[in-house]
This record gives sequence, structure tokens and C-alpha cells, in this order.
Amino acid sequence: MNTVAAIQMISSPSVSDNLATARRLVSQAVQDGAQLVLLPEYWAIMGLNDSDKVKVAEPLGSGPIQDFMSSLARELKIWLIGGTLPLASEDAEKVINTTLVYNPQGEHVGRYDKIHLFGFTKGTESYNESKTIVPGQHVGVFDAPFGKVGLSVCYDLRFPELFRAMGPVALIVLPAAFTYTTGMAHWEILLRARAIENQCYVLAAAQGGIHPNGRRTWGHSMLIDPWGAVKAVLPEGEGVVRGEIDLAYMDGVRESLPALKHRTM
Ligand SMILES: O=C(O)CCC(=O)C(=O)O
Repeated sequence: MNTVAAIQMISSPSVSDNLATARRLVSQAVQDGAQLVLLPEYWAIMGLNDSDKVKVAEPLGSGPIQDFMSSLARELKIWLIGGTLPLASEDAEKVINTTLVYNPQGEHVGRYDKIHLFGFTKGTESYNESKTIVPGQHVGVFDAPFGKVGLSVCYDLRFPELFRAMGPVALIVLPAAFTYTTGMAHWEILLRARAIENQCYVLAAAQGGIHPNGRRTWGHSMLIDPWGAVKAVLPEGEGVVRGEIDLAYMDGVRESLPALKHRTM
């Protein structure tokens, strides 16, 4: 069995507070047996305004957030998928919203830059990530001990072609900070659809609550199995969602309903 966990947070604008919370929750997940742990989108910096986000953006390979993730993975001997952090881009006013993956030796072994940038306007709610983020251009997949893991971030969930482009994977991970409004309507349906159509596990780590800046996020971090069943969920608040990747079960689903083999395009 392979135990994986998603961390749910309600991140604040204080990077040091967020690092302390992440350390506490990841340690709790590991005490409960997790060998691979996923943090949510912008776990270290959510709540910072756009200009402060650019100020804390790190060059790849160095900076306090990357040092923290690498040390934590090494110390706890886990695979750590670092939600997302802002990496410095060539445009001084924009960042790259990046997931970095660390192995149990604390080495950086995977990267994915969020490709689809969220835009949404309804009433007083408005988001336009392309103002402050440079989109990624490459699919991200890495090899974990139990098989291939595909990387995606939040709004990417709405674009099934990204997940097809990963090739067959055992697990899709999705760090997120879904809005309360869109999350209530679409989050679980889309996550379960990605698990069903790709016949793999889906692990989603969300922000979930009312943040100090007033923003409300949907939460509902969850683990879904290859049949589309929700195995564990945390509706709101900080905490850990944990479960097993059962490869024999996944193979059974793929054998009894060989939809992946029946693809024609
Ligand atoms: O797709 C959505 O509804 C939410 C996406 C989002 O909040 C994000 O990508 O940051």
C-alpha cells in the first residue's frame, strides 16, 4: 500500500506563519503514515497582494520557501509536492506559479508551471491571473515509487486535454485555491470526472476557509479512486486528507472497463 496525503490550509499573508502551519500539518500527515504529501496552491503566500507576490518570488533553486520544502522532505523522508510557489520570471511584474517536487533526499525532481490562468467575473468577485502570472508551456509528470504522477494546478482542472497529454499515470495531483462560488458548483464533479476518464487516483489539496484578507475558498481537499469514488474529504478548515493508492484496484478498473484502450483520438 502507498499512503498519500493532501494538506488543506487557510493561508495568511504571513509567510513565516504559513511555513509553521505547513510544517505542523505535513508532520501530522507523516505520523499518520503518509509517504507522499501534497500542499495546496500558494500555501506560503496566499493573501499577499500582487506587488508583494513579486517581491517574494524566488529564482529556481534558491530561496526560503524552496529551502523549507527541501529540508522538510529530507527530514521527514517523504515525497513532497510543494503546492505552488511564485518563481521569478523575466517580466519584473509577473511571477510563474510553479509546483516543485522533492524526493525523500530533499532533491528537486519535478516541476510544473501552471498553464491555464484563471479568469472570472461575477458581481463583485473578479480574478484575472494573466495580469500577474506568466503561463507555463509544458506538461509535468514525475516517477514516484508506485508509478507516474501527473502535475496540474487549480484552474487546469477545467481542461481535460492537459490530463490526456500526461499519458497514463497512477495519480493526478492538483494543488488548488478554488473560489467558494465556483468550487461549490464544479469542484467535486470535475475532480471525479478526471479520475473516471483517466482511470487513476486524483489527490487535490485546497485552501479552505475565510482568509485574513476576506477571500473565501472552497476547501474539500479530497482523494478520489479510479472508479470515481471519493475515498476521503475535508470540507473546510486546516487539516489532512489521507488515503491509499491501490495499484491492483486501479489495474482491475482498467481491465474490467478498458476505456483507455478504446480511445480513438
Ligand atoms: O476554476 C475555478 O473555478 C477556480 C480556479 C482558481 O481559483 C485558480 O486557478 O486559482
